[in-house]
Amino acid sequence: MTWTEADTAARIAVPDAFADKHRRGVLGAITGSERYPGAAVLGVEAAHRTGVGMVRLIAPRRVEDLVLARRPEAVTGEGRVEAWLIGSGQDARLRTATLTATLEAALGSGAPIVIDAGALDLAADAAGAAVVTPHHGELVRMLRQAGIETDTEAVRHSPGHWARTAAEACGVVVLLKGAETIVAAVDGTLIAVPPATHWLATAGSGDVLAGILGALVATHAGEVHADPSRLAELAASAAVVHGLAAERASGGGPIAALDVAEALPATIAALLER
Ligand SMILES: NC(=O)C1=CN([C@@H]2O[C@H](COP(=O)(O)OP(=O)(O)OC[C@H]3O[C@@H](n4cnc5c(N)ncnc54)[C@H](OP(=O)(O)O)[C@@H]3O)[C@@H](O)[C@H]2O)[C@@H](O)CC1
Ligand SMILES: Nc1ncnc2c1ncn2[C@@H]1O[C@H](COP(=O)(O)OP(=O)(O)O)[C@@H](O)[C@H]1O
Repeated sequence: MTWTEADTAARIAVPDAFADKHRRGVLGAITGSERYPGAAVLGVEAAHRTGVGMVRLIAPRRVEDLVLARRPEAVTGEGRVEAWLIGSGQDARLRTATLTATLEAALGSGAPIVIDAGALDLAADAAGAAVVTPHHGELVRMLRQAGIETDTEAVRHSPGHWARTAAEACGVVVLLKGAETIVAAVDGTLIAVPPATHWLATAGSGDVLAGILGALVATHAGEVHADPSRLAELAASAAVVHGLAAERASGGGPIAALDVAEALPATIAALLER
């Protein structure tokens, strides 16, 4: 099955007269680190521009400061959230005990969770519906952790096979990034995403994708609780929105990741107008 723009437009939660920032969905983001603060900036920016009630950031002070300088709309510290985004801009090898405890609390909360980059090794601890967003190298690491040997060359050759293998082995939705992006549901169903511009192969564009997906999950958290299989559809929708925003930002030329995030509102408006 190939996910379409019409499928994607149907997964955008449009606020109505009864909407308020809490009812629309609050995304908790545990992202960024002293080493990679920019990833948190990119993800929080993308989540706001995809449309979400609020983003709560839990991060080191330097990360908070940089995120707030770009997006004063973000709130910091603990509080109620409907969904989580964790791991972007983190390195599992440098993880402190405090960060591990914070991540484990989010994973154990039962709220739907998007697991990226430096938290992928914790995916098995998710108590609720979970979607992981590895690139090829990260997928190889996840599979290895599950006792399955492969390499990036094999993943590049058969992304669908290896995404499905990881989804079934780890019990999570897998959004496998790369020149070809593919989503594998927990039951092994594959959803193909139309190819995006290759200008997306630039640092931080995956952090933007994670923020888009975080916003879509936070604004559909009730539906995901009722039917966890919806998570794969939201993952495919996030990848379509990401690809369309990249196309709009690029216009055939180079893009930086933040350009993709900035193109999100017009991209979503165009999708909804269809
Ligand atoms: N501005 C910021 O703050 C930014 C922060 N960022 C943050 O940086 C952290 C580290 O993330 P990372 O992806 O750079 O490094 P890592 O996970 O160690 O993997 C790298 C190794 O994997 C392999 N590899 C295979 N396929 C691959 C593929 N398709 N794409 C990429 N790699 C592929 C390849 O090895 P090779 O196969 O070539 O031997 C490569 O050497 C993470 O937290 C992220 O969020 C970034 O988002 C950038 C902007
Ligand atoms: N050649 C390519 N063509 C199109 N999209 C690509 C290509 N290479 C990477 N991408 C996309 O760019 C993003 C890169 O994400 P990721 O590898 O996590 O980078 P980063 O960690 O720097 O954010 C993903 O959405 C991926 O699908």
